[in-house]
Amino acid sequence: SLATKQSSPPRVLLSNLYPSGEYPVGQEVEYRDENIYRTTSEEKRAIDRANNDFLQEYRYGAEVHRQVRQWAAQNIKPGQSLTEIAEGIEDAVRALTGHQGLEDGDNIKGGVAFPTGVNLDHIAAHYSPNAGNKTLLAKENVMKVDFGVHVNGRIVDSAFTMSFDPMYDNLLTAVKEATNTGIKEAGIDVRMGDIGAAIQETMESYECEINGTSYPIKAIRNLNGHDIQQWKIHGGKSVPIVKSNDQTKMEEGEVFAIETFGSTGNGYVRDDYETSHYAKRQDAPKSRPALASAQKLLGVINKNFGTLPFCRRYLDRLGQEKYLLGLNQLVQQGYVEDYPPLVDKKGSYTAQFEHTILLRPNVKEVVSRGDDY
Ligand SMILES: O=S(=O)(c1cccs1)N(Cc1ccc(F)cc1)Cc1ncn[nH]1
Ligand SMILES: [Mn+2]
Ligand SMILES: [Mn+2]
Repeated sequence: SLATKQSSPPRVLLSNLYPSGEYPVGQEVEYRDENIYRTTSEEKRAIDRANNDFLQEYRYGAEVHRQVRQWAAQNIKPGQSLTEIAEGIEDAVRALTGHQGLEDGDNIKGGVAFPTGVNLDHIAAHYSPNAGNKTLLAKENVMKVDFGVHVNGRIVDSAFTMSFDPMYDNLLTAVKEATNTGIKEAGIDVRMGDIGAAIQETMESYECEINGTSYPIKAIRNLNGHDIQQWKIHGGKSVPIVKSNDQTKMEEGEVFAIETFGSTGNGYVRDDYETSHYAKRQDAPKSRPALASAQKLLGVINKNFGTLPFCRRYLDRLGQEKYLLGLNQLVQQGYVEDYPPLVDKKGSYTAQFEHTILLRPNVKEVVSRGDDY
């Protein structure tokens, strides 16, 4: 198309908006003192230049994320169903990446990276509506929108919190600032425990008053940021958001999702409600599942998602029916991991902000940074 700007809803392929094939660079932040030599090191800059395909794929995905989330933030209103909110985001991501995800294996080239989380109030993460869900967004809700875009398995994982009542503003500000602290502290050779301590200090320096009650804001101690590898939303490293003596270091070339969660509740989450999020396990058995329906379903999962997380709605849209028994078998037999919603206590409010950062050899790039958050 000859479009020079994005439509509403977003449908203009990004490669048409950036004919040069060069996508917007994220926020570049120089490394802190002990690593400042990296900025000018010719060897480090050469390694960085050699990674241009990786960088362009990442920046493409990040621009898709920004365009979709900015449209979503402007168009999501109380009274809409969680299903239409999630599907609106997913349809836009598929359109801008050029992958409608209906023919077998289409999502493998690019598209939705994991299920769109639309997490209300005390639900902190991993809630996406399953078929038949009638929940409507209300003006009292604090909704965390967490969605992912991938290009050739390069995953951009970023999230923001929406609310419609200014009484939640301090909660949202505390978490936005805590995530920015985590982004500032992150760097090559930095210890995870030090990042967690700094995040918690920022988070817990805030308080909020909701419906006449004042709350200290707690960092949710059993939620973490994580490293991201190609096709793998979690490579094995976790970034704590509270004080910890985890001496694990961040390393050159790694990609991290820096995400923090604040809560007016216990500051601790448990599994609850019906599961929507699943993903094939890295260590899935090599042998075929016993049940024929489980075998067939595993084939559909391999072809359409690989190791990318998916949700029940994605199986529905691929025309799969009566798959629940097979899916539960795959979970029980260790082929598929289930990720139930993570919830703090009923009546509490939680907020989240998340960015994906690239620890390039010569500079830290907050690739998903926008002028929204
Ligand atoms: O909680 S996690 O499982 C995790 C945190 C630390 C180590 S593993 N998780 C990874 C994930 C799991 C399933 C998904 F469908 C999508 C992502 C973090 C996350 N959820 C949403 N955005 N980021
Ligand atoms: Mn996320
Ligand atoms: Mn994440």
